[in-house]
Amino acid sequence: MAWQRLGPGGIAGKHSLYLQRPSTVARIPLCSIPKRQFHTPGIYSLAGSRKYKGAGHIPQLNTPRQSYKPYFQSTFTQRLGLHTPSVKNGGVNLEPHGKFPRFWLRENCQCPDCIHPITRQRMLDTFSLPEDIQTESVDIRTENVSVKWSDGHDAVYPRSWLSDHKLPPALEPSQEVLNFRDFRFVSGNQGHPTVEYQDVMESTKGLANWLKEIVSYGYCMVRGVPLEPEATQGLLERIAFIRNTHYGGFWDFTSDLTYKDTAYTSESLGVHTDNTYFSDPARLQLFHLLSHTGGEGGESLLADGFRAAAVMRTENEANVKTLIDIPQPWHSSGNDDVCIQPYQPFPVFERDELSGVLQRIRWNNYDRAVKVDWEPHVAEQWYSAARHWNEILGREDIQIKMQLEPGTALIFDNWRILHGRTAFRGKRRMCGGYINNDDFISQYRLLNDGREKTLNNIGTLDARLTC
Ligand SMILES: C[N+](C)(C)CCCC[C@H](N)C(=O)O
Ligand SMILES: O=C(O)CCC(=O)C(=O)O
Ligand SMILES: [Fe+2]
Repeated sequence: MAWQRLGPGGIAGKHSLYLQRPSTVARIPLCSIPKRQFHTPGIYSLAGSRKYKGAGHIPQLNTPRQSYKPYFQSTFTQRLGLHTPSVKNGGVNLEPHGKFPRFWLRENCQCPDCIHPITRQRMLDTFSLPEDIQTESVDIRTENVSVKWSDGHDAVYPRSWLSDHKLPPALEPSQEVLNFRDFRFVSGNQGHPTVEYQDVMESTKGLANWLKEIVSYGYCMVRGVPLEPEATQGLLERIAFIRNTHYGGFWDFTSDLTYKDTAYTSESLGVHTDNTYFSDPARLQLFHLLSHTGGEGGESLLADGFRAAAVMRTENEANVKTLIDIPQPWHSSGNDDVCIQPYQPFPVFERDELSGVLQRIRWNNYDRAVKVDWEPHVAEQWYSAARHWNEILGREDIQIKMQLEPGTALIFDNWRILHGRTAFRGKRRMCGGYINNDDFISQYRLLNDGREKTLNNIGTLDARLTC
C-alpha cells in the first residue's frame, strides 16, 4: 500500500498510520487496525483505540501524493539498529577493552588471512562461518588480543583496533532540528583564508593545510597562481582528478553561451550551489579569473549556507524542518543533448540522520524544476520557508562580495557555500573545475589525520561529522 494522506489527521505508511498531534507523531501499527476499515476511503477514525485519538480522511488516490513527512519518526532507533547499545546476549567480554558481539568479533578478525594485508579487503568468507560460532579461549594480556574460536581459527585484534571499534554508548537521535559540525566563518572585512600556490604545489604539508582551510572556512583563496590555465588545472589536480560533467572537465569559459546556461552570459547570478541536478553534486568548485577587459562588474558573491541555516534555526525552526522534509526536483536541460535530473528529488537541507548535523545544502532557484506531487498547503508551507531562506541569504552580514583578480584562485565547498556574481560588461575569462566529495575527503583525511587513524575511523560517527 502506497503512502496516502489522511487529511489533516495524519498519513498512512506501509506498516503504520501516523497521526499528527500538537507536538508529536503517534505511530499506530497497521496490524492493530482492522484491514477492511483501513482500505476503505472515507472518514477514518480511531475511535476504537483507547490510546490514540484522532481522525483523518483517506482519499482514493491512484497516484500517491506527497505529504508532509513526520519529522520525528518513532521507528528511527529501530531502523538504525540503535536499540541495544550494550551487548546483552552473545557478547564476548574482552574487558578492559569492552564487550563485543560474538559473530561480529569472529568475522572481524584482523589477521592477514582474514583481511588482505595489501588490499585491505575482507578475504574471509563470512557466510562459511557457522552461525553459532563460539570462543574457546581468550588472551587479553598480549599486545594483540588473541581469541581462539570454535572453527579452529586463531584470531588477533590489535588493542588500538579494539578501542577504535568499541560499541558507542547509547545512541539517541538528536532531538534538535539541525546541528552543525565545527566550522569557522570569516566575514570579508577580516580578510579571507588564503594560501600560497607554491606551498600547495611543493609540499604535502602545504596541500594538507589548504584542504583544512577549505573544511573549516568553507572557502579559501590561493595566491600566486600562474596565468596559464594549465597551472590552475595542476592546482586542482593536487587534490584529486577533476570531475567531468556535461560542461567538460577543466573549464575555460567566457560569456558566449558555449553551453546554454546563465553562467555563460554576463547577467547577474544570485547565490546558489552548483549541480543541484546531480544525484551527487560536486563538493568543490574552483574559479580563477584569468582576465577581464573592456568593462567592469562581475564581482563574486559568497554566502555561508551553514551560518544562514543557523540564523534560520533561531528565527523560525519550522521553516528549517520544511526545508529538510520537502524534497524538490532539480534539472539541467539547456543544451539539446542533455536533460539531467537526480534519481530522486532532494531537499534543500540534508542532515546526518543520527546527529542531525547539516551535511549538504542544495539551492539553485534557476535550476529548480516544477514540483507537482504535493498538496496545496504543503506547497504554501515550502514557499514560505524558501522565501525566508532567500531573504537570509541576501542579508549584508551573510553575503561576502569580492572582486577576483588574475593570479588568485577561489575554491569553495559547494555543499556549504553558495556563490553568485554581479552582472558585468566586457570580456571576462574564467577557468576552473569541480572535484567530487569522496575524493576530496579521502585526501583531506589521509593528509591531515594519517593513514592509520583514517582507516580506523572508517564508518564511525566521528568520521561522518568532521566534514
Ligand atoms: C561549469 N560552470 C561552472 C562554468 C558552469 C556551471 C553552470 C551552473 C549551473 N547552472 C549549475 O548550477 O550547476
Ligand atoms: O561567473 C562567475 O563568477 C560564476 C558563475 C557561476 O556561478 C558558475 O560558473 O557556476
Ligand atoms: Fe554556479
